[in-house]
Amino acid sequence: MKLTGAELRTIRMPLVTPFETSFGVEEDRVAVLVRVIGTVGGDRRPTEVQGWGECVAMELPLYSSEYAEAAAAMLRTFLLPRLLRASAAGTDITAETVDALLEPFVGHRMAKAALEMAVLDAQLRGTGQSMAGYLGATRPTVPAGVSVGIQPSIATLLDVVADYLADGYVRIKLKIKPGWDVAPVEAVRERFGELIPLQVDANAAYTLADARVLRRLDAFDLLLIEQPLPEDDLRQHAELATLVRTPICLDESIVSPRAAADAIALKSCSVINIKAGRVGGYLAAKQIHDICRANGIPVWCGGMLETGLGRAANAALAALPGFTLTGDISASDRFYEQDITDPFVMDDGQITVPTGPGLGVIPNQSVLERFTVTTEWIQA
Ligand SMILES: CSCC[C@@H](NC(=O)CCC(=O)O)C(=O)O
Ligand SMILES: [Mg+2]
Repeated sequence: MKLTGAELRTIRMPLVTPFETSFGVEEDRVAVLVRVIGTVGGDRRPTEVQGWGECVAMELPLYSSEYAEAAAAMLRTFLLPRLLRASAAGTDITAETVDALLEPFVGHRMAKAALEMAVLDAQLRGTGQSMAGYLGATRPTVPAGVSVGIQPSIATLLDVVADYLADGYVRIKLKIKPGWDVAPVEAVRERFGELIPLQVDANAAYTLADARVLRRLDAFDLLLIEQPLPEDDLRQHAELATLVRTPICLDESIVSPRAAADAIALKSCSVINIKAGRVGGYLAAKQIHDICRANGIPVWCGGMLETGLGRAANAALAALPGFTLTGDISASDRFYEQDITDPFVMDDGQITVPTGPGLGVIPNQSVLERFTVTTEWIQA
């Protein structure tokens, strides 16, 4: 694709209810969106294309070191100018070459992922191929799992879980932290029985000294314990894995295909949560899927409270064959009263994978404008 310019937009969307994790409470979602404009088909028959990318970096650097304002600065100052200059010099900009073009800039995987996603969307809209087709999806729908935040009381938690089960969610994930772990899990098991698929996510809130508490969770037949220890500690996760029976799943630690291979080799985890934004894009996410499949490691698609843009891409990713566990792919209304795209809805516990070209969805302009904080045009 010949890149002619890009729109960099920051939006703020209110959450339907506060979302509490071990690292804080989210009241709304700030997201950086990239829309790239270009032409495909060479100089003979140039066709204009555009593509959308969503950056999963949160407003504050609490989940990882990236945050929305920094991602916007990276895109504005380094990443977009790099691609625009390369395109002006005659380089064909494709999703498969974005990573190499941006490689000189260290880190900022979420910012890079958003740009790669926008280029991939534009490229696929140009060829008419869907994201699902491009990635190698094998299913038309994916099961809907829901992430339940830390609640003010056990009673409230049980009501919240009951509502999500009534909505049709097929897997429940509970956020935990020291002091809110065994009791809420035990209460959910007592109220809803042994059969509901249940897992927990600590967002790196524990240390190896908490192994005894984490081992108490073995009594509740959880699918997995997600990221119990700090993201840079593969060695201690491997040690914890010998002390608890429940499978250890890593999220924040898996920042690249190499990190996935290391975690598997070090036996730091036996399940991996794949988030395209965290690992630098959907192409790296597919690589991690392939590495895990080759090593017999089940994967599932994590969520970062994406709008319908990221949700569309995640649904396509989650439809790959190695995604054998239910992901955090919920309906739009789990977080948003109004999504910037047509809402993703659950049908009998399933989310339909978009089949249109590229992401298969586009923002509703008036809704997008309503949530827009800033927008700017970047060109060579
Ligand atoms: C603000 S917490 C975002 C990261 C968190 N994401 C979720 O819990 C799922 C959120 C979603 O359903 O999009 C995780 O660590 O897995
Ligand atoms: Mg997580």
